[in-house]
Amino acid sequence: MNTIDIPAHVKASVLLETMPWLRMYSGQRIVIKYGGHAMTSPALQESFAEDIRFLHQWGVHPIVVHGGGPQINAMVKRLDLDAPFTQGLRVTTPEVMDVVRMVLTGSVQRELVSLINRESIWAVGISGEDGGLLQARKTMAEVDGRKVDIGQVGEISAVDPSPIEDLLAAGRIPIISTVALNADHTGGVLNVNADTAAAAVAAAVGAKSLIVLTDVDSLYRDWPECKQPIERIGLTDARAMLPSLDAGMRPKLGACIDAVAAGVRQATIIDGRQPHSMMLEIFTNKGVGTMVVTDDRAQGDSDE
Ligand SMILES: Nc1ncnc2c1ncn2[C@@H]1O[C@H](COP(=O)(O)OP(=O)(O)O)[C@@H](O)[C@H]1O
Ligand SMILES: CC(=O)N[C@@H](CCC(=O)OP(=O)(O)O)C(=O)O
Repeated sequence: MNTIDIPAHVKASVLLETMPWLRMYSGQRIVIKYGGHAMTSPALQESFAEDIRFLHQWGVHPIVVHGGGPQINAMVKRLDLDAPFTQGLRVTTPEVMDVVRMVLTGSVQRELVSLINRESIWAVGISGEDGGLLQARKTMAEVDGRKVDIGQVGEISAVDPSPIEDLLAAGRIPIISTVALNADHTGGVLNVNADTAAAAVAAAVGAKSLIVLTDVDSLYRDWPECKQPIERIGLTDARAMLPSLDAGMRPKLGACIDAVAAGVRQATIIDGRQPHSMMLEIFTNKGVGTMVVTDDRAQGDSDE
């Protein structure tokens, strides 16, 4: 870790600023969605792992739900397969499903676990398939008002949080890959959007907060001009914005809305390209990114 030569009183005030936040989050669950585009460099991955260890060390319970879209794309290309997106969802043939499973659970999850465990042994990887954690029903995409079959793609229908509870009770950090069991009990698996899965997990474990790391510094009201970043947005306003968003951001804001509507106190979209953006969001008064909250908290409230 870099130590920068800053005056002692500044260091002390930074440490003191973390106190109310540590009090607020100590003993609480925070679900962190780590998107494929936020895993762009080894240095960023290292700072992500440091933040996760820090949270755990201070008695917060981080639960990581990871994506891996770009990593799946790279493997699909290497294998000379075709897996385009329709309405933000990957068209998933049985062959592509094998690749999704191999990349998410066999590669991205393994790397995250080993990175976090480099200085500790707290992280344990599980797949949505394990212990019935994520169950999904096959879904269709809607194009021009028509339902289109996009293969083995699912929408979360149930979350059984007990595998996560077991790990938390044992002092572990769960690292979850978003491959889901098909709820039709045929033993098959479905590919689910990782943002949506993270929201369902956050709701099921009673998380205090959902943090979604991505590759943009904020949600913008005027995308792609980017002159109007949104710091905080209430559910009604967020729902009204949803249909106008591009495919990448739509599931993210949708996930934040679902999580907050299900009782998660706040859901924040932050820039995973900034080192330690997670720490800044959780432990500083200003925070970073775009926070989705219930309407009554949209103007800010006294405990933050
Ligand atoms: N209103 C908006 N504000 C910010 N970003 C937006 C907006 N609409 C669409 N986007 C796009 O959504 C992208 C994030 O989604 P995505 O690429 O799927 O990320 P990830 O891989 O992290 O899940 C941003 O990089 C940006 O290009
Ligand atoms: C159905 C569907 O589209 N699933 C995604 C799952 C991974 C994901 O969501 O990864 P990011 O968070 O990095 O985008 C996919 O196959 O790419």
